[in-house]
Amino acid sequence: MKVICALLEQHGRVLVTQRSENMREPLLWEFPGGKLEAGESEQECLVRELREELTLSVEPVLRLSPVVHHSPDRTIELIPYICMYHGGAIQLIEHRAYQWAKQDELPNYAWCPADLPIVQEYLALKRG
Ligand SMILES: Nc1nc2c([nH]c(=O)n2[C@H]2C[C@H](O)[C@@H](COP(=O)(O)OP(=O)(O)OP(=O)(O)O)O2)c(=O)[nH]1
Repeated sequence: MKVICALLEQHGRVLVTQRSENMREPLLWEFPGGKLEAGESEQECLVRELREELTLSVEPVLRLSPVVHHSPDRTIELIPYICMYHGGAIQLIEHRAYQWAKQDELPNYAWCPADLPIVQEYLALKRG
């Protein structure tokens, strides 16, 4: 299963979202996004998911390295894109909370395990 997620940048910060109590991986933090559906591109998936989950308009600009993560019941391939903000105000449709995180704060969140390599790659890229 492929999951596409957004590292949405604005004013030097990155949007991070907390999963709800009733979701899989409850209360852990993630980059917003969701499952790739049949017939759509990765970029189309991201644009759709951020509109559906947060009522935001975004533009994917740079694909980072996919992460393959195995858990007992399934394997996901998590594919990150750095995205630019294109409009809208955040409404939490599915998530419990959101924060605009500074880069230095990113290591401090309780992340979904699959996201940890993405946080590291992003920080390495930005500190480059
Ligand atoms: N959107 C997103 N999902 C992530 C991340 N890291 C991570 O392990 N995931 C997992 C959690 C979800 O099981 C799955 C994304 O699916 P989803 O958000 O569209 O759907 P869902 O909660 O209904 O998932 P599910 O219970 O049907 O598996 O990928 C991340 O950074 N962003």
